[in-house]
Amino acid sequence: MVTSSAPGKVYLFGEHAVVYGEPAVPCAIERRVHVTATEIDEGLRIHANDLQLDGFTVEYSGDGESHPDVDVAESLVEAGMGYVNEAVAQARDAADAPEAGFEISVEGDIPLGAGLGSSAALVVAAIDAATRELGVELSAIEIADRAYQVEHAVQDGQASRADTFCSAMGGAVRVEGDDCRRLEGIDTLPFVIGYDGGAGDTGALVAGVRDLRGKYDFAADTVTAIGDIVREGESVLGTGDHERLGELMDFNHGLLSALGVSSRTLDSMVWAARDADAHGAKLTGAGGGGCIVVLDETDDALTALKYTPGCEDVFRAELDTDGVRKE
Ligand SMILES: Nc1ncnc2c1ncn2[C@@H]1O[C@H](COP(=O)(O)OP(=O)(O)O)[C@@H](O)[C@H]1O
Ligand SMILES: C[C@@](O)(CCOP(=O)(O)O)CC(=O)O
Ligand SMILES: [Mg+2]
Repeated sequence: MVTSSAPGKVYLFGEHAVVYGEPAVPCAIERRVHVTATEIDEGLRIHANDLQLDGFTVEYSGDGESHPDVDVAESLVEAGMGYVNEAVAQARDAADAPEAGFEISVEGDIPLGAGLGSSAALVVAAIDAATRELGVELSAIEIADRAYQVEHAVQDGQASRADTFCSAMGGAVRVEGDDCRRLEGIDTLPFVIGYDGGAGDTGALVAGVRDLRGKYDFAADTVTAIGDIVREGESVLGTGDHERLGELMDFNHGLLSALGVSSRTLDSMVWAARDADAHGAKLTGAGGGGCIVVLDETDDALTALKYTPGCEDVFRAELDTDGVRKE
């Protein structure tokens, strides 16, 4: 039995535009998904108590047999389990053990579908745990690459390498197309996260931006403008000028709103943080609902968000310089 964990992330800059080859800077945070893999005779059994489908907690057997613990449509469960299924397929492939059976348990403190990269953390940790269980040790880079293939498959052929590379490597990273690198020397950033309790459908939101970009020049220009902000932000990142970084985050949020991926509660949390004199605030991840990320070293935005209608939870998130690891 092997347990591995991998961190979630926030986007300092660049989500969505990164899918079209613009650069992005995601940062790993100290919230993790833990995956335990145990080799069994055959098939796949998954325990994922954090995954609620219509109020049910899922216990799923991937061998096509029924799963008596849950009374929801098989297709819903299959959709929810897609990431684990594909991650296990990658592990079998890496270990050249196509028939290997697994019992997989998933636990985490990253809200699901909220823009903090729970899917990437799950996939990265699952590939690491399952390959180690089969006696194979992959490099973090190889795990990132295989995890990207999983996100690409599950998100209907639309994904960047950003989330999975960041989760595998930890720290602040820069991703532009296939060029993925860690940004050295960035050990701390004063992140505050506001969570509206909701979620967005990553695949659907990415598809929405793709359609808008195909239809309107303004949307294509907006994607390019996000890239410009990321390039500007990178040059500021090393200087520690949080005021300027925050200003660029504000611009980035405005451009994401123009692409239609913000929401009323995300906007009101962003404004509450700005009114509390945070350096800057933006949604993180696919959007639609979920989390915003705020840059603020004081407790002012944290306190303001506690009293903001629509904000269900607010917490500080330390930058996690550790990526995937065996527990
Ligand atoms: N702890 C977990 N247990 C089971 N499934 C999980 C877990 N964490 C993430 N997932 C899977 O990842 C999906 C959320 O991924 P996604 O929509 O990309 O949002 P995000 O990556 O921002 O959290 C969930 O619907 C579920 O399928
Ligand atoms: C919107 C996108 O840029 C990030 C999605 O992040 P999350 O799954 O919402 O945490 C998609 C991608 O990069 O694959
Ligand atoms: Mg995701």
